Parts: sequence; C-alpha cells; structure tokens
Amino acid sequence: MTLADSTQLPSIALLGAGSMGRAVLSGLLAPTVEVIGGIRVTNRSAARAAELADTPGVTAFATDDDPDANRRAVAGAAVVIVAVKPAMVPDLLDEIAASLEPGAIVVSVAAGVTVATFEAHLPSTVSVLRSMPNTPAVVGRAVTGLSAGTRSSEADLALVRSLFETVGTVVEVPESQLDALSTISGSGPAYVFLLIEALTAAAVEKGFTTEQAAELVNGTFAGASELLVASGKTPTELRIQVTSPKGTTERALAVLQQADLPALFTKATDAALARAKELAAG
Ligand SMILES: NC(=O)C1=CN([C@@H]2O[C@H](COP(=O)(O)OP(=O)(O)OC[C@H]3O[C@@H](n4cnc5c(N)ncnc54)[C@H](OP(=O)(O)O)[C@@H]3O)[C@@H](O)[C@H]2O)C=CC1
Ligand SMILES: O=C(O)[C@@H]1CCC=N1
Repeated sequence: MTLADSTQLPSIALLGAGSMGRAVLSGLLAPTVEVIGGIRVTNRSAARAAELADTPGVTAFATDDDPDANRRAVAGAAVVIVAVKPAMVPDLLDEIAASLEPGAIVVSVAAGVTVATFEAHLPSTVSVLRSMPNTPAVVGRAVTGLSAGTRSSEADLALVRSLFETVGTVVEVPESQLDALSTISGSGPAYVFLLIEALTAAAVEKGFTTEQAAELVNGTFAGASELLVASGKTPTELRIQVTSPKGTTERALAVLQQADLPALFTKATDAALARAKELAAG
C-alpha cells in the first residue's frame, strides 16, 4: 500500500447499523482506510451491536441497552453518519443535537429527508451534507450521490467525498437532484435484481434446475456488466451485437419492446420520486 492508495479520515460515528450503515462501514474497515480516533456505531437492538463488538477499530452501542448510546457516540466525533430510517431522523437529530461537536459534519444517507430538515434540528455550527449510496458499497462498487448543505465548506465536501470513495464512486449533484438520483442509482440495484429474478424464473420454467438457472442468469448479468465497462461501447451497440438479423434474440426483444420498458421505468422512477417527497414531508 502506498500513501496515495490510502485514505485517512477523522473520528466517525455511524448511527444505524442496518443494510446501508453496514455497507458504508465495510468501506471504512478496508485495510487502506485509517479512521483516526476510531468508529463508533450505534444500533437499536443489542444483537446487532454484539455482532460488531469484536470488529477492530469499532465500538458498538445499542440504544436498547443504553438510552444515551447515540449521544455518547457523537460526542467527540468529527463526522456523524445518519443511517436510520427516514421517519426516525427528526427524533434522532433532537436527541444528538446538544452532544455534537461544534464544526462536526453530519452526513445523511436517509432517502427524502432534506438538508433543511437536518439544519433546522441541528446547531448552526454543524455542517450538513446529504448522500445517496447504494448497496454495491458492500463490494466496493457503490455509486453515491452527494450534495452539500448550506453550511458546508468545500473542505467538508472533499472529506465526505473521500469517505464515500472508500465504497465506490461519488457523483456530486445539487440537492434538488438528489431524490431523482436516488430513483436511478439508490433504488437501481433492486431493479436489476428484479430482472434477474424474472429471467431466472423463465429459466426454471424451461426445465433448468434452480442452481443451473442461477449460474446461467447471474453469470450473464455479471458478464454483460463487465463487457459494458471493459468494451467502452454503449449498451445499444452491445445489444445490437447480440441481436443477429432474423435471429432468436430479435424475436425475444420484439416481445420485450411491446412492454415499452422506457415508459415503464419512467413511471417506476416517478413513483419513487413521489415517495421521496412524502418521506421529506415526514
Ligand atoms: N437500503 C438501501 O439500499 C439504501 C438505504 N438508504 C437509507 O439508509 C437508511 C437506512 O436504511 P436501511 O439500512 O435499508 O434500513 P435498516 O432498517 O436495515 O437499518 C436501519 C438501522 O437503524 C437502526 N436504528 C433504529 N433506530 C435507531 C436509533 N434510534 N439509533 C440508532 N440506530 C437505530 C436499526 O436498528 P434495529 O434493526 O435494531 O431496529 C437498523 O439497524 C434509510 O434512511 C434509507 O433511506 C439509502 C440508500 C440506499
Ligand atoms: O428504498 C428506499 O427508500 C431506499 C432509498 C434508495 C434505496 N433504498
């Protein structure tokens, strides 16, 4: 490991060790990352905190065991990542507000909840940023949307960018675009898995075993993704390469195109966007 490969981060409190909290944590625990001052993680249930108890560099607290867990975790932390469900955010912010260090950076991963809500619940000395990572963070392949708040400096943005780069790539957007980004890349892995499930069901229906179907379909999605990245070609060019004139793929695509997938994805992402607005309203 060279110095250029490594990331140094100041002390971090991660509030909420669910799917996304643990996905972000996985990047912070990489050998190339040094969190000076360590990582404090909180969760509601003691069971999840116990799972993290032996992780080097991590101190885990459960709010079920200790009502002060979140306040203890944020005291002295330079960066606080809020990874609880959106509906829980306002109460959590009220709980920790007085314990935050002046100058602390609070980063939200919560869908929908606006910077304005965070800033309204926190002291004016605290810098707020919003992020929208996705679950491939677990394998270092997240795409994270990141937006600065009204009180965050360029240095805060750079620090939080480097934090999320431990789990993948980062796309900076104005907050007005973050909910839209969430409907694409935040939710996106679920759309891909739904397609995988559907193609797997078609394979089983054609007589393949579940194991064979998984090998065929998972391998095809992984190979196609890698081909897209490695070839530098567009998805359209690559689709055309598969589709022999008057061949079998052409027949299959004609059926799929009847469903007007672009319109369906517009409708689906519009529904996700509407839900983000509901979450913002609380
Ligand atoms: N899942 C995803 O793909 C993405 C999720 N997000 C956002 O991440 C956030 C978390 O979602 P997700 O990880 O899926 O949800 P989970 O339910 O998996 O995680 C939420 C975690 O918060 C814990 N928790 C609840 N209350 C408290 C509290 N008062 N203090 C500390 N911890 C608490 C829960 O503990 P317990 O289990 O014990 O109740 C749970 O572990 C949401 O705001 C979501 O919008 C953002 C991008 C993508
Ligand atoms: O479904 C959700 O609300 C979160 C945000 C994006 C992905 N999961």
